Amino acid sequence: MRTRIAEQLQEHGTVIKRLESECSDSIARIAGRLVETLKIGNKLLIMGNGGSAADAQHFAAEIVGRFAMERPGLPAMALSTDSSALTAIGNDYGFDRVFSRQVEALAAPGDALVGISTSGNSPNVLKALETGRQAGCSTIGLLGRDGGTIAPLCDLALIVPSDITPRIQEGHITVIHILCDLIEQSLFGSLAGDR
Ligand SMILES: O=C(CO)[C@@H](O)[C@H](O)[C@H](O)[C@H](O)COP(=O)(O)O
Ligand SMILES: [Zn+2]
Repeated sequence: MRTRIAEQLQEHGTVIKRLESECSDSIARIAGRLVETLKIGNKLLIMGNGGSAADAQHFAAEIVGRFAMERPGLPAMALSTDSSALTAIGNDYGFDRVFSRQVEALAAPGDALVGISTSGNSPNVLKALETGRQAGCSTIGLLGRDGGTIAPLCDLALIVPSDITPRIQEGHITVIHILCDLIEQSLFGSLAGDR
């Protein structure tokens, strides 16, 4: 048992170290796009399945509420939280459309869609990014493995350097917290005025 604990903690540490050495530029580019989106009054629509649905609502809550500083609320929504919309759309049109239908209904040009998928292959996230792109939204992926079929649909993608789903999810939540910090600090704090 001790060995399994140690192995998983070591894998986690390796992923976090590789995020710093290999992905800091991608994180900065994504933060810059999200800051620009919010600065001009557009919103963030965030989605994923399973653990990534939880990440989507965690991210939206930090943006609407607050992350670490007192500041005005900002517009963000997770597309995985409305059980009536999810069951109605899933039942009537198919699970592949649960996010894309909400994008059709809610997205405006200039909004940013954030798709979270460890495999990069969830069809409902893929369809939503396709729909958003056609509607003039930015498409951003928090992905894993080789980025899957979703990566080519993303204007900007962060691919966590791992093939292990839980380690990729741990990378995603770490990056989400960093993005929340950069958004707050860029709009209201020590990075305001930086380009
Ligand atoms: O949290 C976990 C596994 O750690 C699961 O709930 C996982 O999120 C689900 O299997 C998802 O359906 C996987 O989707 P994706 O990350 O490949 O897009
Ligand atoms: Zn999980």
